[in-house]
Amino acid sequence: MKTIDSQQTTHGTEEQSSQALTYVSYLRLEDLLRLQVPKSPGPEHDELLFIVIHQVYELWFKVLLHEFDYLKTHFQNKDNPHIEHTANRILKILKTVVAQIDVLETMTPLEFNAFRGLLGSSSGFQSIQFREIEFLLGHKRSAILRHYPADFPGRDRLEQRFYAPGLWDAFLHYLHQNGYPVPESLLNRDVTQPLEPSEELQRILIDVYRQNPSVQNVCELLLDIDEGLQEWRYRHVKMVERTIGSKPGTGGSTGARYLATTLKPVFPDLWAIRSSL
Ligand code: HEM
Ligand SMILES: N[C@@H](CC(=O)c1ccccc1NC=O)C(=O)O
Repeated sequence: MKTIDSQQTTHGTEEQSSQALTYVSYLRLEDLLRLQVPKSPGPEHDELLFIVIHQVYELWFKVLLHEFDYLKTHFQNKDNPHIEHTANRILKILKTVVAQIDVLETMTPLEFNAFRGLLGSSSGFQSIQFREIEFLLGHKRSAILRHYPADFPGRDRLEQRFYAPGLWDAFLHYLHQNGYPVPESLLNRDVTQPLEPSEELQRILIDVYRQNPSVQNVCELLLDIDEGLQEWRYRHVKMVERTIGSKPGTGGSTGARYLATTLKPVFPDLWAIRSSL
């Protein structure tokens, strides 16, 4: 079976052209710049920005998943320098994707309404890669899988993510490998279940923070990642409020009201210990 990575990335080895490699051919720019196809006749001025922003997001999501998978292997190898290096890169990307919201927020409600009706029932809710990131971070919900019919493009990747251990599972094994008495029930947990806070683990983490600066640093980077995702969710819901107010979403949800319920941390234990430090 192909790995997640090889499904997503086409390797160009089959293209042994006699032409010299150029900027345009290496980056496949002719393909890339053909992919922005507005629905609005005219077309409406802001639809190009709307399409490009989302395409850029999906490209960053692809890189994030690639880096998160790398981070998991660094945890398996107990490789602190590389854990820090990759986590820092992920954090810079998260900052970048949060900052991009500023650009889309220059679109006024009327500018969006000029083509919103043409979006039908399509919605960011359907982003497979965003759900993959959520699953990788332990935010597992089998109900999400049921939103996608069996033949939905990328559903197989999402399903693989659902059944695979996530970043937190890799971290628990890393703690165990570093000599911490992580309970068997956590090491062998059913990885298809959402992460639940654990008081036993919190006691271990408190010990880490008091005694082990290098593992503490790793925990702080995981907390930064959690905070980064929450920042994106917060900025997204504010963008939604200012653009469509309290209207229902195209994806069938209550819109901003639904999104406000998603502003939760992914690694609750790392937040819970703060009051005991
Ligand atoms: C004018 C800009 C935007 C508006 C008004 C908007 C609106 C919404 C709404 C109302 C939802 C709830 C689902 C629904 O019923 O449709 C949603 C979900 C979502 N949107 Fe957007 N969105 C915007 C831009 C973006 C951008 C730039 C992205 C980047 C990929 C994005 C990604 C998502 C994702 C991932 C969800 C699912 C969130 C979850 O279920 O936790 N949205 N959006
Ligand atoms: N859900 C948005 C529409 C929207 O923003 C959207 C539509 C298609 C593809 C991506 C989108 N971005 C985020 O949801 C709305 O209700 O207006």
